[in-house]
Amino acid sequence: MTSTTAHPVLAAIHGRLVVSCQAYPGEPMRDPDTMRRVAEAVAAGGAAGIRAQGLADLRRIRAALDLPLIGLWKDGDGDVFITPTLDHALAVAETGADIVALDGTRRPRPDGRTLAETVKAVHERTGRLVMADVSTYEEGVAAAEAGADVVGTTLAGYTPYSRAEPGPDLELVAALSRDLPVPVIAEGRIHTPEQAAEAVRLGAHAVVVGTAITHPTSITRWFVAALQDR
Ligand SMILES: CC(=O)N[C@H](C=O)[C@@H](O)[C@H](O)[C@H](O)COP(=O)(O)O
Repeated sequence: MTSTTAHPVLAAIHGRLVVSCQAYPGEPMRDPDTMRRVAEAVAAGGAAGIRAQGLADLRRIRAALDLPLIGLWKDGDGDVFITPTLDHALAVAETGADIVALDGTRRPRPDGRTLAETVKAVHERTGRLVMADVSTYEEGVAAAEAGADVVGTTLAGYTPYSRAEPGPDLELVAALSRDLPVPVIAEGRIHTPEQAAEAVRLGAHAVVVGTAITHPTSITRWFVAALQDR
């Protein structure tokens, strides 16, 4: 493990659950104060950290909660949409988020900067940790080499060249956790407590769960489909 594991924010989420509190454009819960309430509700349930999207949501959640906060800003309609540029990353850091999550793939970024340049600038200008959201093993290795403090499996199944499975890519979690010199966060389609526990058993530093806890429309659809399929 690298020295970043000793960082208090990473120590605080070690082996624990981070809950992603996000609503999507046009949805009824897409409102910063609603997301603040959702974040407080999951904190009451024992979440060790929060992951949230958008500057207004992040500011509101930061003001209400002292927990480690992973911030991102989804923007644009290009392939790279999770905190796509350095300016987005600096704005996320400005909200008080402890960890800036950004696209950690090797696809071209809209501002023409490389991942390594972006990570370096975030470190130098904000002192915040950077979480690189990747979709494959190779991207995880490259992101760690580029200086990311944490690597997340967030984008596995969401790039055209990565394995898309209905469940989480636990094979990827295991391989990256085994081989990377930085902590790996298991994220993406973790829908049950058992899957979350398995990710940590496979070496994940922490687990991020979003949809299965904070997205009622999706959860409702799962139940509706099960009744239709009966
Ligand atoms: C691919 C992408 O845009 N992922 C986003 C990243 O922040 C969120 O939409 C997900 O909800 C989050 O990663 C948590 O994953 P899940 O909701 O599957 O537990």
